[in-house]
Amino acid sequence: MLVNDVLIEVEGVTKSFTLRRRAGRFRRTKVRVDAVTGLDFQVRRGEMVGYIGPNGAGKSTTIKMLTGILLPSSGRLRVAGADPMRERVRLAQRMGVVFGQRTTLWWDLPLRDSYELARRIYRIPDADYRRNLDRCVELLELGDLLDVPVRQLSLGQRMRGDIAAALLHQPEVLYLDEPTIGLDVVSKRRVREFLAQVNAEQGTTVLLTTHDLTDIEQLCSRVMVIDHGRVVYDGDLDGLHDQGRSERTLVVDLDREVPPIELPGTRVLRVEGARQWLAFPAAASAAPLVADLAGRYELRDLSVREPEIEDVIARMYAGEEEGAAEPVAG
Ligand SMILES: Nc1ncnc2c1ncn2[C@@H]1O[C@H](COP(=O)(O)OP(=O)(O)OP(=O)(O)O)[C@@H](O)[C@H]1O
Repeated sequence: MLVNDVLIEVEGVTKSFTLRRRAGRFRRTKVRVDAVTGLDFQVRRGEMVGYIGPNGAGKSTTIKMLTGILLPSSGRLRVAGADPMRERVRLAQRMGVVFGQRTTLWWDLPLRDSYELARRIYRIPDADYRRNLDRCVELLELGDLLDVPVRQLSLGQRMRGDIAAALLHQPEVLYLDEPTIGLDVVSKRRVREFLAQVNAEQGTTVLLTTHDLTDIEQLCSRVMVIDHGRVVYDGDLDGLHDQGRSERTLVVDLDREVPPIELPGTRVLRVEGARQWLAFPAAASAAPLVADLAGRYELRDLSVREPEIEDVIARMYAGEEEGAAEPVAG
């Protein structure tokens, strides 16, 4: 790997918060929360990396440190060779951030005004601004929304508006914290397709935190799992599924009730009237199973559900413990 190929470097980073808790009527005690306990990773230019973990694992804290909002307690962070806290203004030009739970748009103003403000803050040259805005408007279907006050937008529309706002200055790196949270299926698809296109065409590096494994499956060739403030897995999604022996679920709606379906490579989890839930190894392809089912039954509907991130991680640990208990050969 070329040295200058690395865009994000995180070495031995920790972050603790001190909270004051009531202890009795008048007394307060200090409690230390270790949000990040020793993070080490690198992200290369142009990579699209999923950053997942259970609630409270330290994902948002990592993004806040990478964007210069929070100072690490110890360790070393570099983005494009710069310290995010010390060189915050310079780095702001090179990065975009979307916090799915919060908007950076002006609530009472039309979307267009927030973009105009971004143009001035980032001093985006006119031609670049027009080109980038046109592109976002087209791909994110924002045309009819530009003159609507942000407070009147649906969650999906607002999120698309936020993503566009983060990209108008054409950042090299984009941090996305739960960009598909609460969105309907259509909005999720639109957001994912757009992000994939931005990454492919402009080589934008993306660090994506999400609770939705479909985001990872469709966008990221690499996934890092963080738990209790440290990276516990770094590899591809199939590897994670393998390690966790996780399962996806086929939800099958038939035209009538039938006995539990016997299909090699699957096991029936539940039967409810004409609907059946079949688990199969997450790393396996659903296509042959669907073809087999379609050949044998009259299907009304069919969908594939990804496992919950929490389950995958729990199984990953269970797998490790089993592995550790196995006798060592030789
Ligand atoms: N400002 C803060 N003050 C005190 N504790 C904090 C603060 N921010 C985060 N924490 C704590 O640090 C830990 C990690 O939080 P963080 O928000 O980074 O997790 P997360 O992985 O993003 O979780 P979630 O998926 O729920 O958003 C949690 O225990 C959280 O309560």
